[in-house]
Amino acid sequence: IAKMEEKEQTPLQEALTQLIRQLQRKDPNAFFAFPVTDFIAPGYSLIIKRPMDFSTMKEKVKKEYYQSLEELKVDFKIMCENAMIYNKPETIYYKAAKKLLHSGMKILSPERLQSLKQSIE
Ligand SMILES: CC(=O)c1cc(-c2ccccc2)c2ncccn12
Repeated sequence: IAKMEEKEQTPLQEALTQLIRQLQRKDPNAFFAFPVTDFIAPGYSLIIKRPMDFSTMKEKVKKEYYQSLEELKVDFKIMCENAMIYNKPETIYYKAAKKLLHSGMKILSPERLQSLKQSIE
């Protein structure tokens, strides 16, 4: 049976994959692991114009959609902000998003991205 060929990751893809791993560790309940469905969140697709989740980010890395580390940071912020738009402040999802955003901004700080960028060049 033909073995699925693993494609080599570029240095940028490797850095992006590492960052997503670090970010996902801050989502222990996996609330952000997969797209939010209208089934678990009624009306979600009507309210949220730019849905985002970690599985979609990983897909974008694989398809080389990200041309820079900053583009990942944009998607990460959208993902957290979506949860703080759709969910009420008293919900566990809103609180998880706020906490995730805060810890994610440290992982994706300008200084950290700058030094990562230098290691990729
Ligand atoms: C991220 C988010 O808004 C979210 C994740 C979930 C979620 C719940 C259980 C398992 C996985 C994701 C959710 N459920 C109801 C309303 C909103 N959400």
